[in-house]
Amino acid sequence: MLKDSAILITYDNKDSLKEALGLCDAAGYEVRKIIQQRILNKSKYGLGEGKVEEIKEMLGSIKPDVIIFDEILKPSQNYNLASTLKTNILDREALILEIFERRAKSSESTLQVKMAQLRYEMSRAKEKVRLAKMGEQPGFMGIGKFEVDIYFNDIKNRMNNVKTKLAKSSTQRALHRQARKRFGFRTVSLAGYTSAGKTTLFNVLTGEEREESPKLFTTLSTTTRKITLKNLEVLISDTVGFISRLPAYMVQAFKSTLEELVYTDVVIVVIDVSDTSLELRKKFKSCISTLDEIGVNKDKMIFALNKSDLTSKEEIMEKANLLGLSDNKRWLAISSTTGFNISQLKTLIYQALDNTPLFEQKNEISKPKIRIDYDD
Ligand SMILES: Nc1nc2c(ncn2[C@@H]2O[C@H](COP(=O)(O)OP(=O)(O)OP(=O)(O)O)[C@@H](O)[C@H]2O)c(=O)[nH]1
Ligand SMILES: [Mg+2]
Repeated sequence: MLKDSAILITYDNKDSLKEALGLCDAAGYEVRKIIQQRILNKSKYGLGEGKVEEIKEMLGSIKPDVIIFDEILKPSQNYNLASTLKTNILDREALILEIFERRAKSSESTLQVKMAQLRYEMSRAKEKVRLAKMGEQPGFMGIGKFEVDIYFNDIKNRMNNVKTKLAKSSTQRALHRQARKRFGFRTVSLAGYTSAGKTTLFNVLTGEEREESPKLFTTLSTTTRKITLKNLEVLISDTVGFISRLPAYMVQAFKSTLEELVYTDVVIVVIDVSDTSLELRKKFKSCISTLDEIGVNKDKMIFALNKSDLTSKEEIMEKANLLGLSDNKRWLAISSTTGFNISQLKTLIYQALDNTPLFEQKNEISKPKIRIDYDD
């Protein structure tokens, strides 16, 4: 299949470039030209006007299908860029939504992606109407109050529809969880930044063959399998990866999947220890704040510094220090590809489970711990 081509505009550092290229690849774009800038939030175009002129000149020879802008653009900035460059602009949000759409396989993740898209559409719709009223955006002039209401109501109705379906699957999940607890299963979940190696570790621990790949966001729904640790029957779940600079509503859209993490006995936070210190810290911060936001208790986290086959022992110690894990007994350097320390990790999980009481979840259905709120 012929890939769509793109010009990529991203930040002026290696880590951002690597992540942005990963996102473009995951969305199926061939990047023909990279433009790196220190600042991407200038008011009119995100970029400086000189840079916009420069891009305009390259368009003739590069002929990209889209221009990918690795930051969140306001609708007015998006409109200014698109109309000046006469090319479709995808900002970071729209790009991630495209990836989610390609990857969503289960009916629940499809619904979650749909919800994120509708929220995106709603935020754009408000801005379009605002611009139309100011007479700034010619294409939307003359939009009457009646049409505006129809426009908003249509998006709202579609949102409500998806919301009802998502609520059903959330209740279903809660019922499943209760059933598992009744049978005395203990539960463990994997969490971490996208591409940290969660699915690879899941496969090693369970002997499963799920899709693992260097592409970002390979996993969008949760899979649960049973494993036995000594005398314990344990259910282990793989989850969707986190990423930085994601708008809150997108994290929100995946909350019903991530919600599993709140009710689980132990959360293994998988970290890619081969990342540069800077990247490592940034991703770790983003994971911990997402976990915190969902309401996951710190005491039940175990930290697995994965991909240790790619770095030295000294470097791993240094990085564990950097993340403030050295005083914490619950971390381990592992490699999911070579199998290094996997049996030690199992022992650590067993000990953690042995020390934690079964997760208390009386009245869970009537009083959820986190509120899933899709309204504005
Ligand atoms: N060298 C090395 N590579 C690893 C290790 N674990 C995983 N990988 C590689 O890292 C890449 C990402 O692994 P996945 O398991 O798909 O990552 P994930 O965290 O599930 O990613 P998402 O589902 O996108 O959130 C794959 O190419 C793996 O082969 C490891 O211990 N060592
Ligand atoms: Mg995965």
